[in-house]
Amino acid sequence: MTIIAPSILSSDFSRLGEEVARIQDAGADWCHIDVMDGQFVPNLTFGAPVVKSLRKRTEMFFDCHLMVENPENYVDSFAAAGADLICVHAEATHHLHRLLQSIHSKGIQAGVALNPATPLCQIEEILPYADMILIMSVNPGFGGQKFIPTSVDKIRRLKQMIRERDLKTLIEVDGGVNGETAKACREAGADVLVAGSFVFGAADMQEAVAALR
Ligand SMILES: O=C(CO)[C@H](O)[C@H](O)COP(=O)(O)O
Ligand SMILES: [Fe+2]
Repeated sequence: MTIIAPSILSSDFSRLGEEVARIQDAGADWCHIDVMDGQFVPNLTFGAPVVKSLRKRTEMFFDCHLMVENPENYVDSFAAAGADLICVHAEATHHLHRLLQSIHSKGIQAGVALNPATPLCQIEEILPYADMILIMSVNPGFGGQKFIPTSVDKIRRLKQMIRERDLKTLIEVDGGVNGETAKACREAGADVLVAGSFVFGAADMQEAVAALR
């Protein structure tokens, strides 16, 4: 069963708590939280205090996508705030193995994200240590961008790598996911679909979540 993870990047920030409740009521599985630092990506969003506040309102699985430089500096605060999974960019750290160990030491899951231009060979050695690999299907930083079509083949090749190694690593896809691109991603082997504008821009959120699934 595909895991549906709406991104609150496209939600109404003035009533974030209600927006998280709304995705849960619509049948979503995870809540995807896009953390941007204005350095790794040219945009700013929210930090650990926002996650801490949201955690008081829901038990939903918090999938925290850290688009930040020096992600090692944020593991403690996001874990303490209530993250269930911290996903870091392979491009943002020199010591990925140590970083995943540090995330796991908090008793939570660890993911590794790859920008569209980063090849899969970059995560070959880390694959056995990651709970999830996030394939970015847009350049990170903004919601509402167009899905990069070559991402589908990247998902397919990653699925093959995971199968060959007999691993259980989840594949997440993020960026430009809608009813159509979701189908191609699912068929290529994606386990988790992130969608921001498609879910929050829908007239009927429940229908949008069902369409992705
Ligand atoms: O990580 C992200 C952007 O960097 C977002 O999760 C992603 O873009 C979701 O938005 P949309 O579905 O509108 O593309
Ligand atoms: Fe994201």
